[in-house]
Amino acid sequence: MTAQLNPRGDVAVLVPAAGAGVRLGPGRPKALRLLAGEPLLVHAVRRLAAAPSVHTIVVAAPAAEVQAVRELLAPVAPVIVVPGGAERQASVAAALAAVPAGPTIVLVHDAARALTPPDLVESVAAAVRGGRDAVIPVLPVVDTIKEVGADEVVLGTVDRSALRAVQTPQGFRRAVLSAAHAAAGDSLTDDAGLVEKQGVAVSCVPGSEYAVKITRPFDLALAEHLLAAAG
Ligand SMILES: Nc1ccn([C@@H]2O[C@H](COP(=O)(O)OP(=O)(O)OP(=O)(O)O)[C@@H](O)[C@H]2O)c(=O)n1
Ligand SMILES: C[C@](O)(CO)[C@H](O)COP(=O)(O)O
Repeated sequence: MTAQLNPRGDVAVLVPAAGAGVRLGPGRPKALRLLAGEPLLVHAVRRLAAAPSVHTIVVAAPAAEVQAVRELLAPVAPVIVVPGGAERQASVAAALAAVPAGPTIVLVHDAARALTPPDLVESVAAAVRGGRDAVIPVLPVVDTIKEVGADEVVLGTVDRSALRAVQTPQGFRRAVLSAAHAAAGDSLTDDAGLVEKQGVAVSCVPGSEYAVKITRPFDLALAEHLLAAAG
């Protein structure tokens, strides 16, 4: 059944989904790879549409797959689909440009984090709604982190107590994200980095281990197990 988004919601979610998935191995673009028989993007959009604050979802799809993605998602939720770019940042910028008037909060969420629970969407949105300009979900670093030189020889051990593993959805006041993308230079690996460069405070909320980014084959196998275990 097609989910209905909230016409009184204040959140737009941008879904960068145009990546090739090179680290996942040969095959279709990553967002279209199957997990439990359905594309990763379907899993991601279904969970976004279940978050009550969401008014708009804009998906940045591989340029050659825009119509196929529109047809794929039509039974899932009423989403806007635009062509993504050569880098993740360009895909996000393309999706941002397609957000209609209304939403005052913009979340950016990787399609590759296909099992992200709606509660995390609501937690990030609530933190922005509560007055923060930019919010990122994070997990503590559980491994020892070392700096290594060009020859893989250890240069030193990093104090991991000050480090966090960053996830998505990342949330922003719409004007803050728009200004950061308008001023963007070289591509960065996340949107919070663009906002940091503008001198805007970025704060953290607890992330979710289910928001794991499906990057390598092991991650896909883990996601299959998590879905099977959830029943
Ligand atoms: N040009 C790009 C590159 C990435 N992404 C999206 O950004 C998210 C995070 O990127 P990543 O996990 O690196 O995906 P890929 O770039 O596809 O992976 P790889 O680097 O292994 O090719 C993914 O949902 C991916 O689809 C995108 O929309 N446009
Ligand atoms: C945005 C992100 O998921 C936060 O951890 C990450 O930076 C994406 O990196 P990728 O190399 O594009 O997967």
